[in-house]
Amino acid sequence: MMGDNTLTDAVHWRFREDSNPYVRGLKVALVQMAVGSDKAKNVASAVKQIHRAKEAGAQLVALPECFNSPYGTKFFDEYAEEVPSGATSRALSKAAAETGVCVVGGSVPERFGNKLYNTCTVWDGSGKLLAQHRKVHLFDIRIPNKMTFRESEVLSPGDQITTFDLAGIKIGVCICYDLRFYEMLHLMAQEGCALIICPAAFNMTTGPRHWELLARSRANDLQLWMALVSPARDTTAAYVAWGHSMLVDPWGSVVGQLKESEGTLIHEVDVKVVEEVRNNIPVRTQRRTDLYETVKKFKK
Ligand SMILES: O=C(O)CCC(=O)C(=O)O
Repeated sequence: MMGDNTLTDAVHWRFREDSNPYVRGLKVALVQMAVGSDKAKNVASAVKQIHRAKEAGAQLVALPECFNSPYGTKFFDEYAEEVPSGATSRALSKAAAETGVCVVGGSVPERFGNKLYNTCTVWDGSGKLLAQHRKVHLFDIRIPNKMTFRESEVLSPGDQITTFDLAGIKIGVCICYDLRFYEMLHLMAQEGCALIICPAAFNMTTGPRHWELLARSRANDLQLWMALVSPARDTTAAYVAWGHSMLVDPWGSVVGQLKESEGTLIHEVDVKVVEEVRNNIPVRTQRRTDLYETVKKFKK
């Protein structure tokens, strides 16, 4: 029974069985949808998938990064909307209220004053905005002859770390390149997150090299569930997404993974496994911060 457990790290880990209707788990749906240039069509497709996931029993539905717009700096201004008054926000709120599921709305280009952000909105089952994450680490890379991208040419970075509570389960949100920044996700784990959801769109250069590696590394290091949600691959698009949406458990094992085409991965996230792994391998209480925090202790 959950109440009588052997938590080693109760300060950081606050799973509350009394307030949790899911008891052990949460059925999540990761929607790997095709994204094209027609915004209304993209949003309608996302809404349809939310309803289908609900019919399949999902309690939380997550969409990919940039699901209402093609991914690319030249598109963001044209597709941007205000949150929560824009048409995409309103459609997600309505879908969440109609289905009663929590919707993690991938990301959309958000207009705020004269700035643009890459933003994930999270809606509870009554359609209320639960959280809003603006991508903190902008995707600026240059791999000669392979992949150059500079989000910072048009986007501004967010300055908040985002977590939300769903029926006693704390969930973190990061967007794509954010995943590479261990420190931010580490803070989410310290805050008590059992699951981190990452709407993302890796590409054909970094996808095969780092997608699974990063998902499994974060899950293993932080001992929590990692859910990565990509758009489906479209080889005719200016930016070709890797796909392979996946769910990784706190052991670092991939428990479900899509290929590159459209599909939805539905799987139970058993929060008890977080506690089990943290009790079995208690690295969280064994860290030698006394040593790490003093650079002077390096041997010459
Ligand atoms: O980190 C990567 O390799 C891909 C990141 C990305 O595509 C993004 O941040 O949108």
